[in-house]
Amino acid sequence: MNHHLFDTAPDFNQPIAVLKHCHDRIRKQLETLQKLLGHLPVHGADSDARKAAQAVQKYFNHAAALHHEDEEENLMPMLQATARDADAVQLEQIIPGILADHQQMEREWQQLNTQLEQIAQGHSAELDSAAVQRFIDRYTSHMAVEETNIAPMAKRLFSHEQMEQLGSAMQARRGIKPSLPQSQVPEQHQVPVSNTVANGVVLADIRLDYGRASLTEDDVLADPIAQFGKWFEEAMHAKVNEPNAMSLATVDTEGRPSSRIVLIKQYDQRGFTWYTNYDSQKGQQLRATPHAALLFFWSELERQVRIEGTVTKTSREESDKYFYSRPVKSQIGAIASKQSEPIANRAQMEANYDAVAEASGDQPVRPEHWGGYRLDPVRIEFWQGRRSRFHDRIVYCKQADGSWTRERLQP
Ligand SMILES: Cc1cc2nc3c(=O)[nH]c(=O)nc-3n(C[C@H](O)[C@H](O)[C@H](O)COP(=O)(O)O)c2cc1C
Ligand SMILES: Cc1ncc(COP(=O)(O)O)c(CN)c1O
Repeated sequence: MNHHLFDTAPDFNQPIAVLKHCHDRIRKQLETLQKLLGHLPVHGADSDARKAAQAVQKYFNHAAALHHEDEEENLMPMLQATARDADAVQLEQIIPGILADHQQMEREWQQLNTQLEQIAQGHSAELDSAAVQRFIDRYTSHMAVEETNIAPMAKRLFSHEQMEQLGSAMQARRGIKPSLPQSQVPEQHQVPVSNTVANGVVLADIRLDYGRASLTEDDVLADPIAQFGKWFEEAMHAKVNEPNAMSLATVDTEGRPSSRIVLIKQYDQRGFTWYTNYDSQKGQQLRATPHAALLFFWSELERQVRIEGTVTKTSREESDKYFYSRPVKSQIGAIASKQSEPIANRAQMEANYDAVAEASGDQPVRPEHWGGYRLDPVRIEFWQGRRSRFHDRIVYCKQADGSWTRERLQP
C-alpha cells in the first residue's frame, strides 16, 4: 500500500491537480464539521472541539475563497474562451449553477462561521445540524459536478501554455512568486506594472490557442481567388458572424494609414468589390493613393486572409446595378449622407434624410459620388491559426505575366 507521510500538494504547473487537491482538503474540513456535530452534545466546546472549529474556520475563511476565485476569474473564463460546439453548450448549462452555488455556499458559510466562532472561543456548543448538513451536501454535489465535467474538459482543451497561465494566476493569487530565478526574469518584468483588466480578466492574459485545422501547400488551390472562394464558402457554412465584413486600409498623402470595415459585395478574377461614398475619407485617400489592403478575420475558423492591391472604381453600370438593388431607404440614406463630414446633431441628419426622401419619392437616383471600388490583388495571404502560435501562412504573389507564385511564410 502506498502511504503518503505528508499531504503533498501538487505543483502549480498542474493547476487542475491543485484544484482537485483543494477539493480533497474541503472534503477533510467537511468531515471535521460532521464529526464536530457528534462531538459537541457529548463533550461540549472542549479543547478538541475548539481546535476543530478553528481549523474549519481557517480553511473556509481563506483557502476556500481563493479556490472559488481561481474558478471564477481564471478557470471558467479560460474555458469559456476556448470551448466550442458541444463543450461550449455544456459550459453554458453548467456555469450558471456553479456560480450560484458559490454564492449560496458563501451565505451558508457565514451562518456557520458565526456559530463556529462561538465554539472556537469556548462560549457555546451550539451548531445547527440542519445547516451543517445542507452545507456539506451542497459542497459535495458541487465538487462532483466540477470533477466530472469541468476538470476533464480543461484537461482535454487547455494547451500547455494555458495550463501555465492558469497555474501562474493561481500562484499570484496566493502571493507565490513564479519559480523563475530573478536573474532570468527580463528586466522589464521586474518592475511592477499595472494590468488592464476587463470584466475581471487581465487583458494580457487573454490567449486563445488555435488548433482547429492546418493549411499545407497541398491543401491550397493554385489560384488564390479560387482558394478565397473555398474559404469564403467554408466561412458561410460555419455561420461565421458577418463573413462578408472586411477591414479596408488606405493611406493619406503622407502615407499615414487608416482603416474601417466595409462589406464585400463581389469577388471574381477581376478582384474584390465593395460600395461606398467616393467623397468619404477613404474615397479621398483612394483618389490620391489607389493602393489598399483588405483583411478578413474569421475568428470561428481561426483564419485570416490578407489582400493587397490597386483600387479602381467599378463602372457606372455596375454601380447603378448595385445601388438600385439596395433597399430604397438605404438608397436614400446614401444620398442624404455626406459620408465622413461632420454634422451638428442627429436631428439634422434626420432632416436631411426626410428632405431627400421627399424629393426622390420611391425612385431615388444614384449620386455620382456613390459607387463601387474594386481591388485588383497583387498579394493574397491565407493564415490558419495553429497551436502555440506556430501558425500556417501561405502567400500568393502576382507576377508580371499574371501568374501567381506561392510560398509559405513563418508565423
Ligand atoms: C460591419 C460594417 C460594415 C460596413 N460596411 C460599409 C460599407 O460597405 N460601405 C461603407 O461605406 N461603409 C461601411 N461601414 C461603415 C465604415 O466602417 C465607415 O464608418 C464609413 O465607411 C466611413 O469611413 P471613412 O470615413 O474612413 O471613409 C461599415 C461598418 C461596419 C461596422
Ligand atoms: C455607410 C454604409 N454604406 C454601405 C454599407 C453596405 O451595406 P449594404 O449591404 O446596404 O449595401 C454599409 C453597411 N453597414 C454602411 O454602413
